[in-house]
Amino acid sequence: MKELREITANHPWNLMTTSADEGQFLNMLLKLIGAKKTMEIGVYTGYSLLATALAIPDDGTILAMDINRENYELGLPCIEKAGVAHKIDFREGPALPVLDALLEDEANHGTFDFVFVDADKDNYLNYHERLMKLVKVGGLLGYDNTLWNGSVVLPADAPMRKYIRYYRDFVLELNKALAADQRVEICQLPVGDGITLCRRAK
Ligand SMILES: C[S@@+](CC[C@H](N)C(=O)[O-])C[C@H]1O[C@@H](n2cnc3c(N)ncnc32)[C@H](O)[C@@H]1O
Repeated sequence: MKELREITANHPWNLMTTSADEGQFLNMLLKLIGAKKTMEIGVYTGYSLLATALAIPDDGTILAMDINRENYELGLPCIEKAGVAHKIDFREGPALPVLDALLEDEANHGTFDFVFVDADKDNYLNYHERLMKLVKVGGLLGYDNTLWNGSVVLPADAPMRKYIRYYRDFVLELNKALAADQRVEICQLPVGDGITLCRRAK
């Protein structure tokens, strides 16, 4: 994981990567819940993916999606070196159509133990509705960046970088929707940029 971090540190988009403490947290969480069938939306160079792949058993699986294969391939040698690449089914392209295709087959419903969502914030609620059908009852959904650089607790007119301001309303909307969703139990953790865990309760 250290080596993958070093490769990513030299990449021009390196601010996008999951923090080291989030990686450790994910790894520990997945071991604790005994996750086997997992999914990740938003791979980038694969830091959280490697944390997941190292935590699940040898016959565990990760359906991993990203619109950019090049970045995934940058980190892939580290994943291969760790001996966990066989657990990963990488799909290049937007995640929503892949989820819709999975939903068409009833056999996929309620089968995932864990899903980590770390991609386009303006689609998180679209992901949530689909993932609620794909995760099993008692399974977990993890949404990254729910503190959105701390901006979710700032007044709307506070100074913010353009990128932060643009997605802030989507993150606020997600946080409200998750808090009101009777189908899940939630817990927001101040790890990295904030991870909200949702346990499918029914
Ligand atoms: C914050 S980065 C992911 C960081 C990664 N989890 C890590 O640990 O380093 C977000 C990623 O989401 C991807 N992405 C953006 N829109 C997407 C979409 N519609 N479907 C799938 N991936 C998408 C981007 O290409 C980018 O690699």
